[in-house]
Amino acid sequence: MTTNLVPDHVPPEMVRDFSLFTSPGMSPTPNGDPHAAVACAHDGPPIFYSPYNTQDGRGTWVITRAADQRKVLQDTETFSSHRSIFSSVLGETWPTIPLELDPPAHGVFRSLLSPLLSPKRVRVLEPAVRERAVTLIDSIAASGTSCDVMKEFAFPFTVSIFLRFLGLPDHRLDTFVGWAKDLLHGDGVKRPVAARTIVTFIDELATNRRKEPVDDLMTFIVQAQVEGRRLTDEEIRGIGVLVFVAGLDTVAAAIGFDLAYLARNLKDQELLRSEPDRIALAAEELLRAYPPIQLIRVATKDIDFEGAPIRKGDYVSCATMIANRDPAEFGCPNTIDLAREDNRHAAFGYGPHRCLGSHLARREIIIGLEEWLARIPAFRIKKGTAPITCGGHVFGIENLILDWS
Ligand code: HEM
Repeated sequence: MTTNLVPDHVPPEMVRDFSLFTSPGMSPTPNGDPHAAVACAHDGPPIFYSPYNTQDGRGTWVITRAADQRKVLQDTETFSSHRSIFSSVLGETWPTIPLELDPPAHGVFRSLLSPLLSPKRVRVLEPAVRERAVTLIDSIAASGTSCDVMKEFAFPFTVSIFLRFLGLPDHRLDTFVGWAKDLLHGDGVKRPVAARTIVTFIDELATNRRKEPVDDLMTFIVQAQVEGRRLTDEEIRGIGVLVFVAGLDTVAAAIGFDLAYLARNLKDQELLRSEPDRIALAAEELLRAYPPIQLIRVATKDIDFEGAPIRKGDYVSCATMIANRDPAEFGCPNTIDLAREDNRHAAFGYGPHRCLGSHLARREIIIGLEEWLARIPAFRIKKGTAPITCGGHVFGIENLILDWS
């Protein structure tokens, strides 16, 4: 059991030795399966208290049932999103936008941004997404019969789509991949340095676009108006940073876990290769099985929630990886069935903050799988190597060396 202090109002019988950061299988683990490991949350009570369950080492209530999570995520008056996860790395408190705003401000910014990520807009972006996937995979196929998917495909792919979205050329790709890696996986020294570099970059880009507008996201943001006024520098930064962080690790992790699954399940791999029409449905099941994010809310008032005495200021965790293994929601939740229908999974969250990038994310994942399966013959995990997985705030896969010799 961790030694973190449990608040006095938490009944000792509601405390469980469970953490997305420190439970078995959560630290970097060769051939790990952190999603299967956290499914054990369903062996106990539906709500419990974990004394250590955030990046900065705080305790949270853990809501295990999908239906209860939906109640929390819908009730933004009682459960706030204001947390400053990114800026706190820099010792600051500005929110990423719209993620860390509550209504009514949240709705104002969400309405501003949602047309940029609408299905229609994603259809316009799609040829560029596919071209990027094809270029990367063709180059991998031409250079041998093995590669590290995370390094050579998943990260460059997602970062280059972010660049395209911001209207930046691909020649800065390696620099951005480096920043992203340091930010997401760096130590206590590298993370703040990367965070500061990204903030400075976003601030400078905003200044440039104000001076010389072009047809891209940042120009749109600096010219936009909310409630009859221009956005402040802090709001522009909050949006720019979120778009960078939101679509990066999440899509890369999804592609990594999906290809790792297919490398270990050759029948499913062959089925999707020979019948690519199945990929869209399969991608939903893989999003259910391998969702990357834990959502955290902060209680704004005391409330007794389904038997849990939640007090003002308590953190409440709605982990999508736990909701997606809820036996009350999914038949045989620990079985991966690529033909599963009616898949109401929680990977993109729920309620007012439901992922704005879900259309883009889905298309990136599906296009990534389609082009990979069309260009790379039967692949497995390379002998003598082991993908390293990790739990935490965003579940991830550090390396995935595939072989098709
Ligand atoms: C597989 C990939 C992805 C997953 C699993 C994912 C998941 C999520 C989840 C669970 C939330 C809700 C967070 C909360 O309620 O606290 C969210 C919010 C958000 N996501 Fe994604 N996301 C993905 C990719 C993307 C991409 C590619 C973008 C866009 C470039 C994006 C943009 C956003 C934005 C802007 C929000 C904030 C929405 C709001 O607060 O109203 N996401 N995402």
